[in-house]
Amino acid sequence: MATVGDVTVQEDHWIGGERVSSPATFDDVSPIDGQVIARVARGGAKEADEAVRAATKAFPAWARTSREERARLLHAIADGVEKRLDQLAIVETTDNGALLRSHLRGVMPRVAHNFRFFADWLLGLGHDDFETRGHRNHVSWDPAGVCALITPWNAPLMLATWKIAPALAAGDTVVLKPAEWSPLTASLLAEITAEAGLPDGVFNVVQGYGEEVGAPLVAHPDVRRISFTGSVPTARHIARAAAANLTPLSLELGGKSPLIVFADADLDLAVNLAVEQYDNAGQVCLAGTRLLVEESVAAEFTERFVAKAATLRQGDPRDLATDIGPNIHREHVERIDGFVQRAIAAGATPVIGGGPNTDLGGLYYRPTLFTGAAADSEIVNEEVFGPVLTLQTFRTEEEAVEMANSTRFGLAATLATGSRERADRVTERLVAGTVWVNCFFVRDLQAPFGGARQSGVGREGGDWSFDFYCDVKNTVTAPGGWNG
Ligand SMILES: NC(=O)C1=CN([C@@H]2O[C@H](COP(=O)(O)OP(=O)(O)OC[C@H]3O[C@@H](n4cnc5c(N)ncnc54)[C@H](O)[C@@H]3O)[C@@H](O)[C@H]2O)C=CC1
Ligand SMILES: O=C(O)/C=C/C=C(\O)C(=O)O
Repeated sequence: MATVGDVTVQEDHWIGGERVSSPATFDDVSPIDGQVIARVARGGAKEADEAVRAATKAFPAWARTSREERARLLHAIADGVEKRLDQLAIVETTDNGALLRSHLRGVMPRVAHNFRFFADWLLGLGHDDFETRGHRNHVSWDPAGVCALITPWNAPLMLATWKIAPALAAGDTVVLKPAEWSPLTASLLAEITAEAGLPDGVFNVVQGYGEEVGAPLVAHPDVRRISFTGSVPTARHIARAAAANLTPLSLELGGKSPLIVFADADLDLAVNLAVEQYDNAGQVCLAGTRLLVEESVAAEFTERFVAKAATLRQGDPRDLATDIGPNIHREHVERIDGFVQRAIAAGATPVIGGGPNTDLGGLYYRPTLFTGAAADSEIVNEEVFGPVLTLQTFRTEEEAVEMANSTRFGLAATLATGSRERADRVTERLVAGTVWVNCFFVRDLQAPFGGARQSGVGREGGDWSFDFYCDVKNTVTAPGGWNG
């Protein structure tokens, strides 16, 4: 048992409604000060199998539970999240270093909303009925079975509940494997589900390293769905495991999204949108990390951007006045710095930043903006997942679209323009799962969320989630032939 702030967090797995330990543990380190905050059970194939068995056992009864009862339980979980919002917020901040301010005001309320949204969506889920030559077609959404959910560290509970809530609403049972760098709120959620009255085995959590417990989980033959958010290399491992059993999978991966600023844009708005890309210390898959700015306004834009970025306060994420906290882990900071130093060596210029903020300790990376990076350079094409942006210029709309679509990713794109016609023309040609015009990060769970190209496979949100987590069935009934 660990104590984080004044919150008690269980470090064991949660399997079949019970705490289960493992012979080994791993150290969970806070990025705020490098202190070990928990010694977490380190699962492997045995724990993955136990959790899938527990979820398999719980499935038939949960699948038969009425929609109304499932929705009621999801709302009860949301109530529990809201009741423990402060605890969840401080534990998440201590564990992954993201801002307490954001967790209190935005992220944890969204966690509760995720459960409420999918509970209500379930109740509104139609039964599609239509006729074919007098025969009745009836489309229904049947629960699929056990879902293996593998989640990342950048928004641990928020991203996990995008998967957990629709899976439970659909009548599936769940085994969650949270990221080893930030596992603690998953453990708190397990308690909340039990307090809400969720039957044993419907929701399970196994902890540990991806290769040790995640890999056997996704390879398990009794898993009926795999949903993963994380990196492209891990997605390849998971897709290979899924292929062996032909398990349907949903992949939400990284991005290298463009933020395109046309000369006709409101430049103050464009600068604000650009500086927002440093949110969560740049650890957001949707971040528009490539600033593509029309040449005629590039100097003015850069000047205003630098002035605005200078106002950002970097420091302890528990301080509500902080704008940028630490990055998740020493290894990750080294990875970010590797990208930055290679970019400098390749001839790019850091207009701001360019290294760790040594005044604060090694895990705080200075917000960085590069100019002069070559179009085919690593820094322009690979996801850094840190507070590192590049600025490139373009002369024509055609060139802007070509640059925007030039990477192997296609998660999101943001446009700043004063012309509605231009917005329509450009949007139509962008390869991206989400396009924001003169705004950023406006999100609605009923909208499809996901990426094109190597940014993902499938979509989450609204009906897309139910289509994924259900076996959609069509029943065709002849008009006659009844006895009596
Ligand atoms: N939301 C996003 O799009 C995210 C993107 N990333 C990208 O990935 C990079 C590296 O971050 P990592 O933490 O290493 O991401 P990762 O993809 O390795 O980890 C994500 C999850 O996958 C699990 N995992 C790892 N190997 C596995 C395997 N063989 N089978 C099953 N599960 C496995 C991990 O334990 C974790 O829970 C980041 O720098 C960023 O570029 C990382 C996290 C989130
Ligand atoms: O908050 C959202 O709506 C989306 C968040 C997605 C990420 O932060 C991610 O996967 O990196």
